[in-house]
Amino acid sequence: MFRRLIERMRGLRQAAPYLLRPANVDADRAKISIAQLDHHYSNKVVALKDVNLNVRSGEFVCLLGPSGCGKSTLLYALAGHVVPTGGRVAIDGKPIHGPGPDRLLMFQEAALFPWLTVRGNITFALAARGVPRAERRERANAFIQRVRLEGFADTLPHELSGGMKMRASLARALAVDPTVLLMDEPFGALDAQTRVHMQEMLQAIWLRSGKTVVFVTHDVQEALMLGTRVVLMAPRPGRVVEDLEIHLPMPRSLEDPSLDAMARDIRHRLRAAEGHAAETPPTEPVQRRTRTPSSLPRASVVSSR
Ligand SMILES: Nc1ncnc2c1ncn2[C@@H]1O[C@H](COP(=O)(O)OP(=O)(O)OP(=O)(O)O)[C@@H](O)[C@H]1O
Repeated sequence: MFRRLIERMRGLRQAAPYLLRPANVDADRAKISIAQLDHHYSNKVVALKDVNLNVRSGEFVCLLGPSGCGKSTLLYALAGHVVPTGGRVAIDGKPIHGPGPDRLLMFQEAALFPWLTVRGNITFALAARGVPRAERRERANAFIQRVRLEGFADTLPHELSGGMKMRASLARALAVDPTVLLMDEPFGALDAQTRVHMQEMLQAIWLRSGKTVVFVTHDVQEALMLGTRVVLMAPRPGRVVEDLEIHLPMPRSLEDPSLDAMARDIRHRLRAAEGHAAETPPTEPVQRRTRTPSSLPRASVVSSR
């Protein structure tokens, strides 16, 4: 009896159902609306099947799932770099027909121009977006400060650490001011400690900026640390299996025990979606891996002009 009570309490902690609730966003009010999206690659792989997803303005949505479940394909369809074989993707009600200045895609590689300083990389991107020369330097400085790279504005990329390069890349992305930021495992190549710093910084910046962010990750903790929502995906065919709102106050901390409980719950749901539902929720961490998108330009910030 006593043992059963303990097991039940443990189960409740693991499920943390009150912190994860199904999302329900009306397409009419969505910043991003994705309806009945399908994508088949030429090799007949069904990367996406009947994906429906609505994202409100200012949300931070994490796409989470195992390798091959179509996370990147979905992100690239939003960026306009993949033309889906079926369905609709719209931003502010307007269908996407290709890349546009309202969206910006970031990858795992910082992809700074090596011959330009941190500030030079940012002012170059601003010039490409048509920002008047007189404004560029000031705007670059403001974002350099926001990512705490003061003192490195005149430094070349090869003199920066991996985390600093990513901060410079983030400053460049924010400086051009897209309304939607699309991030494909941007911190996947960083060491664990730098990764946590980057997550904390991104969260602080996002809380101030109110940008709409769609963020791809394999890492359950990362999704729960950053997201207002987590969209669980499964492969073969790539599809959305659950769309959950995360009801945890921000700023969040990885030390928060509720985050651990939610992570166990999410891993269990992902396994169940793949048809490997275990008796007890799994506890092993999701493996990281280095990503190099081969089918896309090797740039961290792809200007969508
Ligand atoms: N250019 C391509 N041509 C053919 N098949 C592709 C192409 N890009 C992706 N695929 C296939 O489509 C499926 C979805 O790939 P996608 O990269 O979107 O998944 P993912 O969830 O982002 O995976 P990962 O986390 O490993 O990057 C996979 O089976 C993949 O092999």
